[in-house]
Amino acid sequence: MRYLTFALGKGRLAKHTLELFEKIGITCDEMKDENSRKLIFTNEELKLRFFLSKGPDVPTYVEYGAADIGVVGKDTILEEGRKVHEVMDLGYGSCRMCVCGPLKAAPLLENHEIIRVATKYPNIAKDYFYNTKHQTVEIIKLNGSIELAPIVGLSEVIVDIVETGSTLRENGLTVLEEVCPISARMIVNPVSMRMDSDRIRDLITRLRTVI
Ligand SMILES: Nc1ncnc2c1ncn2[C@@H]1O[C@H](COP(=O)(O)OP(=O)(O)OP(=O)(O)O)[C@@H](O)[C@H]1O
Ligand SMILES: O=P(O)(O)OC[C@H]1O[C@H](OP(=O)(O)OP(=O)(O)O)[C@H](O)[C@@H]1O
Repeated sequence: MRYLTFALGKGRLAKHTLELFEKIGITCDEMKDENSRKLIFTNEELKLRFFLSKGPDVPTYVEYGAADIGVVGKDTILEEGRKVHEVMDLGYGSCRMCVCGPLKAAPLLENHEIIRVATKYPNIAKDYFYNTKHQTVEIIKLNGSIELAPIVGLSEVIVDIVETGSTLRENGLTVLEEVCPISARMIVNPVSMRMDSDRIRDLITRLRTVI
């Protein structure tokens, strides 16, 4: 039997993902050692391999077949646009992708004005403004602390993740429009899905029982 390889997004989702796999008897204790610099971990008994990578790299590994299965946020799947099958909503990592800004920016979204939109998610923002709203905008790519942009005058609005809303509140900003709901998803390489369909379907069935 060949190894099934999992690419798991680092950061916020990783702990939940490992806990979920543990619930169905898939453990990889080595992965929990935060001091280790080892990158890939093997469960010999179940013929599984796991590695953690930056979230945006997960769909890349899965599209190329370097990983059979990936776990990553819906935001990353939409932004990366890779050819992968999204097979399951895992339920955790819930948040919303939103257009946010100061309340005074709300009319700018109604009148088809050319506004500046700062975001870590240029593809999601472009798709939303061009294809859903039919509004021409200038997209400004940032890499973090997106809420700063409208405060310092870099952009009129932002497209970003809202979870509890505290970052917005503490900075005098608000949700102006919702783009889509986000949560952790399981993705599968299309060829692996055919070649190992029994094992992958069994995994999905077992995960469904604990979600
Ligand atoms: N409050 C939140 N902020 C950001 N992501 C969240 C939040 N709540 C849930 N998520 C989900 O968790 C995923 C991973 O978030 P995390 O911040 O760890 O990764 P990241 O944004 O790639 O991090 P970094 O830029 O620090 O490498 C996101 O892609 C998203 O799906
Ligand atoms: O609604 P809240 O619960 O406040 O969460 C939303 C915030 O969390 C994320 O930022 P993150 O902490 O990942 O930092 P970053 O801005 O550097 O990406 C996101 O980009 C928002 O800024």
